[in-house]
Amino acid sequence: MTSIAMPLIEDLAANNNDKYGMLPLKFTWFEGQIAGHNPTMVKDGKRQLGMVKESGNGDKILKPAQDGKRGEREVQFYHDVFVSGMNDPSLNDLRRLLPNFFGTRKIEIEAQESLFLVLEDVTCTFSLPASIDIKIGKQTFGPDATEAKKLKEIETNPVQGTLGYRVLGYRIAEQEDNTFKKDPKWRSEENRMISAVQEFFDQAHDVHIIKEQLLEKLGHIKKVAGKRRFHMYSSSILIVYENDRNCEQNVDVRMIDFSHVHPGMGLPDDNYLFGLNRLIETIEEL
Ligand SMILES: Nc1ncnc2c1ncn2[C@@H]1O[C@H](COP(=O)(O)OP(=O)(O)OP(=O)(O)O)[C@@H](O)[C@H]1O
Ligand SMILES: O=P(O)(O)O[C@@H]1[C@H](O)[C@H](O)[C@@H](OP(=O)(O)O)[C@H](OP(=O)(O)O)[C@H]1O
Repeated sequence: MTSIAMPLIEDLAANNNDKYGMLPLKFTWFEGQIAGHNPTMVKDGKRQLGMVKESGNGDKILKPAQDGKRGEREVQFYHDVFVSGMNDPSLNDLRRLLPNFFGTRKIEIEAQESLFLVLEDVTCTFSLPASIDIKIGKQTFGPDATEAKKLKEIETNPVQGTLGYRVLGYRIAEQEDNTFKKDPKWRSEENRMISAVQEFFDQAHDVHIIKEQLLEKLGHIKKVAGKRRFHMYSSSILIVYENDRNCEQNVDVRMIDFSHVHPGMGLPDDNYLFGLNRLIETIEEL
């Protein structure tokens, strides 16, 4: 298989002994991370945190709350769905489509308290997880975005602006190693973006079972996104299938990344639904 190694995030996985020397004992960077903030990135002079695992807590993953409004919005969203909205039956379908939320937690990192969301690790039930992160929606910024942010998003993501989705990367765990793929050309060439989805699923041992389960689960997401409750910008779908041929072939599909969620105000989330429908069309062609 041809794979384009991305030194940054591969570096993260290969150095899980934490070469950045940031994490307290018992914690490691999550090796299965595909995209998003991580300690290979420095933003505004500050080294970023990534997804973290704690020994003895394998079924959970810790996601650093992002700075400012982004982090506040994501924490608030999980809180609204899993805590204050726990008895709201209209949120039952949404709850099933998100990683379970176990509250927040502060961890001292480099003499500073950092806030984390404690989430279900969606990959932990798989023997050899194959995961893909796909950002959904033509518009990748919220209604409150600055002009500079809007321009940057539009300029850097031309394919997502028409196709309605963008593959951020995929990772396939194998017996001895794992394959990570992310290609900068996906951003600007629609055919390549569509091929990225196809090549990820073509590697499944039983693509028919995966496709059938996947379409059913994407249908559930479509139903929830049609409910007019939230509008989700720059949010992703994380899809994980089993790459161990000795295990049951199945797929899990979850909505993740809610730093740009806004109230739906009774209007359908057309931006998200457009991208989701295009993704469903791509999967139907498998
Ligand atoms: N619940 C989860 N279980 C397993 N892996 C997860 C989970 N949530 C996120 N990940 C992994 O972490 C990566 C980053 O997640 P996420 O998109 O939430 O982070 P982010 O830093 O907010 O990203 P962005 O910079 O795109 O806003 C995903 O690509 C996926 O590999
Ligand atoms: O894939 P890349 O090239 O790393 O691009 C980043 C990615 O699209 C993130 O999702 C986005 O954060 P948001 O989703 O929170 O907007 C970030 O914006 P930022 O530079 O404004 O943080 C981009 O730089």
